[in-house]
Amino acid sequence: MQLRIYFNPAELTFIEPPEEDIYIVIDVMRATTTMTVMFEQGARQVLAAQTLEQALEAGRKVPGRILCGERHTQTPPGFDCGNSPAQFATMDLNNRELVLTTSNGTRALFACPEKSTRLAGCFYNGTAVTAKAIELAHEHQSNIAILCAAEYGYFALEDAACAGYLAQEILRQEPDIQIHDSTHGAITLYESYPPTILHEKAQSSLDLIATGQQKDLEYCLVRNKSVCVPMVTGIENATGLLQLVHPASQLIEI
Ligand SMILES: O=C(O)[C@H](CS(=O)(=O)O)OP(=O)(O)O
Repeated sequence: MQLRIYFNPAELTFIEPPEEDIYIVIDVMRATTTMTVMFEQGARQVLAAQTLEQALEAGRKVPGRILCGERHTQTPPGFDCGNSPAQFATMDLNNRELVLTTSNGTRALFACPEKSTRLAGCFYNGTAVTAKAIELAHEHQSNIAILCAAEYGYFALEDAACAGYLAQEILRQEPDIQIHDSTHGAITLYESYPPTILHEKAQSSLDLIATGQQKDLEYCLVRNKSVCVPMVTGIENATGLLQLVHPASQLIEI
């Protein structure tokens, strides 16, 4: 079994990313942390959209769907909620369907090969998402890839550091996994920029603080508080949106 890390979705355009790999997609601030919290609060399904228009259309199609997302950290007009894990943590989402579109995270899910297995990873579900990726990689006899969503095409420190943290977790659980140069780099970044330092240094963190959304950092920069592992299970035919669920079978002890 091998582990590779991509620091930017653009890297996938220079290679032929294997469809059979298990992809852990990371957008620490905030999309993949937000998805994890949505399932913690009982969501039945999260539908990931690339554009505002797709999200609005998917929201209109089925009454009762909660339309969520952001552009430049703010809730778009006509949407019910933004992209704040702290906000979703206060909501009862039992059996609800949510449509989510964000600037980087939901798009990164679409950057993976079309039929690949995709998990949403973050600090918040670190142990759970890596355990699930290893389980699936054994089941499918495949490799694991970690994809950082990055920030509008640019390197994002918190995603790269989180990739290093997840890589450490994978190595702890699967010591014989073969690692690539990218893994050494990510682990070194995590050791230099743990969550306490990311809080002060990562630009996304500073942006959330500057816009009064610092409460989200209590979710984005905390390790292993959740056993929820959002997983892409397919595409909704009517809308083309990616369907994510958190199957009960994924519930594990951490
Ligand atoms: O909502 C977020 O935190 C970001 C928006 S921005 O990049 O900070 O403008 O979106 P995400 O897709 O979750 O990175």
